[in-house]
Amino acid sequence: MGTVVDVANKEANGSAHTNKKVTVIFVLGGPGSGKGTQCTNIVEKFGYTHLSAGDLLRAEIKSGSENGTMIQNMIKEGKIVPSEVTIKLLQRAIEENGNDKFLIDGFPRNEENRAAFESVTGIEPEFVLFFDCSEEEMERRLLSRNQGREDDNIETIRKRFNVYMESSLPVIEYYNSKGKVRKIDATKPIEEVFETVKAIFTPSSDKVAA
Ligand SMILES: Nc1ncnc2c1ncn2[C@@H]1O[C@H](COP(=O)(O)OP(=O)(O)O)[C@@H](O)[C@H]1O
Ligand SMILES: Nc1ccn([C@@H]2O[C@H](COP(=O)(O)OP(=O)(O)O)[C@@H](O)[C@H]2O)c(=O)n1
Ligand SMILES: [Mg+2]
Repeated sequence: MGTVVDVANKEANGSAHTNKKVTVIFVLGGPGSGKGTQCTNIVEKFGYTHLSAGDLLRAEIKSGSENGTMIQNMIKEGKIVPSEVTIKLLQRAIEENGNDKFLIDGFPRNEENRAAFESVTGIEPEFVLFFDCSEEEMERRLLSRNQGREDDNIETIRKRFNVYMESSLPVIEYYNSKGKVRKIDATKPIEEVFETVKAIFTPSSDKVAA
């Protein structure tokens, strides 16, 4: 499985391309639903490379990029950064990595993200992991995350929840209508959520009969 894509080769003449066959899984769910936490577990157990759109954007701010101030302002307001910026970061990360299977965490977050990624990269996700969690629980987790993030305050959290409901849920609905969503009850403790995740990643032929 996987999608064969023309990944632009960074050679000087810019014309060479490599056909890199990649498998991509989108990891979606509201802010604080546990996407990053479970991605770390999946990386360890199944050998994927974890690409968090939010982490890539935060690294771009730190690097002093010309887009840094714009990205910082949008994150502070809980808004979604134009897909052009985020896709460039994701594409670069995929190209630079020797691995051929990726968890893309927190992307696509709106219809623009989704459509642009598909047309620019030609990549279709294998499936979409959807961490379904109550807003009450997500709020509790974000307020005690303690990673020093500028957007983990109650005012920005409320804005992020609104953006999630209005812009991100429709993307999950879109993939659901294509039969690609694997929905997980993410309100449970970390270990229990990972049990469900593992069952999704383990081919049925490898599963031991109960
Ligand atoms: N199943 C869970 N139960 C309780 N706390 C969790 C769970 N999953 C993650 N957390 C905690 O909640 C916070 C948000 O998790 P994180 O993985 O960063 O979520 P996301 O990337 O979806 O925003 C972190 O502090 C994390 O340790
Ligand atoms: N595809 C994306 C992902 C994140 N972001 C921005 O980055 C912020 C943090 O995203 P994140 O995925 O790290 O947040 P969590 O869901 O992990 O809490 C979002 O609220 C957006 O402002 C974006 O603009 N576009
Ligand atoms: Mg995260």
